[in-house]
Amino acid sequence: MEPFLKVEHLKKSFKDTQILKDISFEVNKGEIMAILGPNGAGKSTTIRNIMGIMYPDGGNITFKGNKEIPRNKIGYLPEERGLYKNVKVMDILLYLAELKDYPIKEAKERALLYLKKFGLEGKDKASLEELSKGMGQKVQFIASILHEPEFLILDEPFSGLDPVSQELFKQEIRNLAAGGTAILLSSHQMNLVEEMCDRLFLIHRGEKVIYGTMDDVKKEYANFKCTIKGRNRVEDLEKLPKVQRVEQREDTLILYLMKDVEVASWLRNLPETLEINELSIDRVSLHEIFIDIATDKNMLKEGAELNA
Ligand SMILES: Nc1ncnc2c1ncn2[C@@H]1O[C@H](COP(=O)(O)OP(=O)(O)OP(=O)(O)O)[C@@H](O)[C@H]1O
Repeated sequence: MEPFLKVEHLKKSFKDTQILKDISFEVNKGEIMAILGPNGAGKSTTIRNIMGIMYPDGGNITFKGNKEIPRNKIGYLPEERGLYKNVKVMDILLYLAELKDYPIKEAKERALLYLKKFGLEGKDKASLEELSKGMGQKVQFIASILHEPEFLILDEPFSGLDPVSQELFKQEIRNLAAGGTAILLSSHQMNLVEEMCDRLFLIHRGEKVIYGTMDDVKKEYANFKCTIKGRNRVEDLEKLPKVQRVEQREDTLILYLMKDVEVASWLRNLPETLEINELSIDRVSLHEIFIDIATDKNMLKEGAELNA
């Protein structure tokens, strides 16, 4: 399948500092691709280069094989929020749709539909300054998808949203991908990324650290961990087979297990002398993987680099 967006060997420096070092990834039709990384990693710089807001020092960015940005086919929710304050909601939505050459009648119908969907029915005549922050964000999200873009860039779409609104956004983003939209999403909410993204690109200090499907990432990094509550000695648990390391938090011990562990038989073979008040088996979460990488601990990774 030809990707909608192809980023190849992207490089960008500000003054003497190289911010992006050889960034390459693709976003395919119908997929939700996450771009992740700690604050200052270079996510927004990557997005701004894609959107032509700034120009790269090196590398190629192509849209279905073309260098020109197909502006009418792209939707963009920037990290900086804020539309004109003293304009009515419907007026700004129609104005932005018109800029994308989208037919006004359809734009109006879709705007009313989305306003209703996001709990903003009747707000079409309100001016933007009368809306709360979250409401304003919903309007800006609607503005980014009103013209039925083939490719959608969402920079931190969930920040500042309450949990109900997060669910609404999540559902809508999924619907758009199911309808064929290629989506590039940047977020710090790892649980949401884990739930909804097909692939991810993790960038740290301007360099690729992980690029692959969520399943690949889990296979590579998200080993099982066993949490045991009870008074036990770390030294005893460290000696158990397939235990990589043990972390102690008061009377709870977390055993990080090796990738090739067979969980059922491993559990059966736990010594009878263990004090177990509570026990759980989980996979390491994307949140933990992110912290491990961002803090340069690199304790979770056992195998080789992932290749997408
Ligand atoms: N216009 C600019 N001039 C100089 N430095 C810049 C400029 N824009 C970004 N930077 C620097 O580039 C680096 C990457 O910034 P960027 O905004 O891309 O990070 P980010 O991954 O989006 O971070 P966050 O999660 O905090 O939004 C930072 O060190 C930032 O200070």
